Order: sequence, then structure tokens, then C-alpha cells
Amino acid sequence: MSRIAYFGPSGTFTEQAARVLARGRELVAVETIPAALTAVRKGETDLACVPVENSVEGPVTATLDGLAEDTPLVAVAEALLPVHFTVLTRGGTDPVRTVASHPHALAQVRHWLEHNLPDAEPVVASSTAAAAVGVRDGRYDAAVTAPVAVETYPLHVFADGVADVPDARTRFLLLGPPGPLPEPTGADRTSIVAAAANRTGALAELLGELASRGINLTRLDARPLKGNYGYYRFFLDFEGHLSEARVGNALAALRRRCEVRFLGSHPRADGVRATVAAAATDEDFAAASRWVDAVRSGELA
Ligand SMILES: O=C(O)C(=O)C[C@]1(C(=O)O)C=C[C@@H](O)C=C1
Repeated sequence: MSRIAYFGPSGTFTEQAARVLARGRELVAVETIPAALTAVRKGETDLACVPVENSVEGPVTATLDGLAEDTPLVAVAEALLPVHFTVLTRGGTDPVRTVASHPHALAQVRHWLEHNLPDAEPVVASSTAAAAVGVRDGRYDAAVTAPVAVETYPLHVFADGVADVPDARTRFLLLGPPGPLPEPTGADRTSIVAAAANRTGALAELLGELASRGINLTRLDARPLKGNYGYYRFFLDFEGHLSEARVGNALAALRRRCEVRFLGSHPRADGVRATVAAAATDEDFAAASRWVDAVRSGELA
């Protein structure tokens, strides 16, 4: 049976996302995002499920850096989960002195903690579920977890429905080695990493290649090129599928300008259909190239 390595341990939001995307595949928990990517790169699992961005805290940098480096991986599907938290303790009357969680989770409950556990010291754990393990084992007094964590770790529910920002969401990717792309649906997302040159206008030129082909950008993140201070990679997500003319054409234009790593074309979890600007449909591109062919062959001028 094919297997998915997910960012665990059991009880994380990522496990929930992996269940949404599993389609009968076996789920294998690993402790970190790099470990999930390594499992699929080494062929220990067929796919990996990891978080990529949160509507409150932004990009999950371990995922972005892990996708830009090492052998290429490609997203084949995504899941979008609503995010609100449960705070778990061991119960009893002891004061809560430490509250642990993943940094993204702590950032999403900062105000709640200030008002409800002002004396508790926030402690970073590798994941929300790892924080619950720490509470169970007596290392922390409280954990900010996914609501499902209490099923795996039967601790005391100190509070639930905790979120500074209502309607927060995290998006997760299902990643595999490069292979045939998922079929286009009309509501797809394409992702790339581009190493724009460090000179005036280089990023604007890349974005211009998308804009001039009527492609709507959905995310832009910069990550430093670690060993090279002041240099960045740009992560671009945009509407559309590589099989569509405007997207293929734009990708070729970007590739002429700089190094590009393709990170996948797959259906969007929210089902939002691509907006295609005037004169940017596949038929517009096909008609224009028929016209160029006719001019080249001397049939038209
Ligand atoms: O620790 C988890 O449960 C995760 O799946 C990670 C993660 C994240 O990386 O943002 C996922 C969703 C929430 O936003 C908080 C934490």
C-alpha cells in the first residue's frame, strides 16, 4: 500500500490534513517537516504531507526551505483546514507555569495567553502534538494543540475554541517526486521558486511576465539564500495549471530570465476558479501562434 509521511506525532493538524488527502494510503508519523521531506526523497514513503502557510502567521519556513533545497519535490494536492486550538493540561489545581506548542500555534494564541494564562511561560515544541506529549510526560504544564489531540492524549481540556483570529486557516501540501501532473480542473494553483538576480527591477520583471499573461498571483514569499547575505529566493504561487498555455508560456519566460524550480500544479482546496484576463485563454494563445505560423510560412503578413 502506498504511504504518506506526515509531520507528527499523532494528533497534529498535519495528521488531520493527511487524513483528508490520504485516499486509503497508510499514514506514517515523523517528528519534523525535514524528516517528512527526507522520507519521500529517500523513497521510504511515496508522499509527504506538511503545512505550507497559515493565514495569521504566514509561511511555514521549514517547508519552503526544504522545497528549495535538495532533490526536487512536487505538490500533487493540498488541504485547507480551519485552525482553532484546544489547551490541554493534566488537570488538578497546580498553577500553569509553562505552556508549550509549535511556534505557529503560539503566535496564533498570543492574546488569549496574555489574558488567560499571563504568568505562564511560552515554550516552543516541535509540533502541537509534541507539546501534548510533553504535558503528559510532566515536562510542560499546558499544551496548545489541535482539537483532535485530546483523542490521542487523554488530558484535561482547560479551554477549547481558542484563537486570536477567528476563521484562521492553514494550508497543507501533499508532495511527491516529480511525475505526471494532476489533471487541470480550472481551479488550480501552480507553485515555483525563482532565484531572481540581484539588480534593479529583476523581481518586477518576473512579476511582469505573469501579469502580462493575465495570471493572478496568490502568494509571494522571499527566503534568504542562507550562505549569501542579502540574496533571496522568491516563492510564487499563482492561479492556473502548467498545462494551460498562459502558464506554460509564463514559466518559459521566467526560465529564460533566471533559475526556476517547479513545485507543482494541482487543484486548489478552496475550489476558487482561475481568473483569466482578456486575451489570455488557451484559444487566444493558440490563435495567436497559428497567426505567427501563417506569417512565417508567407501565407499572411
Ligand atoms: O503542530 C501542528 O499541529 C502542525 O501541524 C503545524 C502547524 C503549522 O505549522 O502551522 C499547523 C497548523 C497550525 O497553524 C499550527 C501548527
